Amino acid sequence: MTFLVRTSYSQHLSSTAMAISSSFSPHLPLQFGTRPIFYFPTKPSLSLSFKPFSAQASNASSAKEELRIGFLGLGIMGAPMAQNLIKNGCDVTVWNRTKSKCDPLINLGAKYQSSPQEVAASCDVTFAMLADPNSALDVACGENGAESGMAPGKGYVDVSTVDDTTSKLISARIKDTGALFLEAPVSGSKKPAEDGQLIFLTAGDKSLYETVAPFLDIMGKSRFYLGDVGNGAAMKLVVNMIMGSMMAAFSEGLLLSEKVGLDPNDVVEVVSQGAISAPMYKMKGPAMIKSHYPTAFPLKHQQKDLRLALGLADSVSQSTPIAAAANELFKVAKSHGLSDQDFSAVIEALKAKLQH
Ligand SMILES: NC(=O)C1=CN([C@@H]2O[C@H](COP(=O)(O)OP(=O)(O)OC[C@H]3O[C@@H](n4cnc5c(N)ncnc54)[C@H](OP(=O)(O)O)[C@@H]3O)[C@@H](O)[C@H]2O)C=CC1
Ligand SMILES: O=CCCC(=O)O
Repeated sequence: MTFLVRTSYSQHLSSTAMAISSSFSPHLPLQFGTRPIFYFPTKPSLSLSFKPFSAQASNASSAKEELRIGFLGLGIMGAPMAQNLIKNGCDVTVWNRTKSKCDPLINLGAKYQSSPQEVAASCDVTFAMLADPNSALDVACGENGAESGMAPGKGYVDVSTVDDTTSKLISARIKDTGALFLEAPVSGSKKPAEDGQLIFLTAGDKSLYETVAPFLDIMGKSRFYLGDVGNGAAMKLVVNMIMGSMMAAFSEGLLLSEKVGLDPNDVVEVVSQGAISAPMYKMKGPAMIKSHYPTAFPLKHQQKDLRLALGLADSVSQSTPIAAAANELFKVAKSHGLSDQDFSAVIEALKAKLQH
């Protein structure tokens, strides 16, 4: 396996972007408490365009040429992530439980193997993007799981959102084979996945992190290295715990505004211009007002993340009453068949017809 010693970049990055990125990376630890974290912005925003910078891109190019990449799990997130790797010239082998989801990627040039084990055996680094802790564990360590195709010199990168206990278990099993492990859950949803604008929250083997950096940079706009396995999972759960509570509070605000005779579209506008502005409100609000919930982040996954975050809080006796209340609301929405709708459908749980 090739171990890269410096941050490298996808080919389409520009000289100016390189200058910006280089001024941050890769040696700038930010101190939070006693633990340094390493933050690497890797891409300019989509609206900027610059000339290519071939010298720095060459590391990415050689990694792309030398490493065979496996991708397990081709759902809403996994499919566009794998697609970006293929479109950037990577050698990608895919597997998905429902085989038909592999077909569009095979048409783009991906290879196919019929089990996680065979993908892992035929690739240098295998990424996994699975629904939840059970599926992540099963695909990694179950029958014909990736673990049995792992060996020294290989790496396993789990980008699913799971709890730290599951991640540590998968890590231990993968590392028992002599392979390396990195957890790398992502912030950002369907559109950022399509646009290669995800934020990677990584932890685990630093050398594997460095090896896969060029691939993370194809799929994402920045990456954080957070230290030991478990820290990436915890960071992701904290972020999604906040997000779930924000969405629940926003839903209450929209419905209350309507009840007292305000136009909820005005609420979206006012919120968007003030200190509590977040892109999510403007992105989801107008559709929520029309009771439309096109799925980007399935509601069942948001409820899973709240449940896991509450477990994390429980493990350190941290009180999280707001998240607990939000979780209840997501559970109500799930029990009314909204699991596969976007998580913004949680607003339905507050409507009178559901509450009766
Ligand atoms: N959507 C989003 O906005 C974001 C999601 N995430 C996280 O990423 C992960 C994937 O999310 P997303 O792509 O949206 O989810 P999807 O539900 O679209 O995809 C889930 C994937 O997991 C597979 N899977 C589920 N159960 C099993 C199982 N028992 N064995 C094998 N494979 C299984 C599915 O296979 P099959 O096709 O056969 O069902 C599918 O490939 C989740 O952990 C989620 O929390 C993180 C950031 C954003
Ligand atoms: O886990 C899903 C996160 C969705 C987002 O960050 O927009």
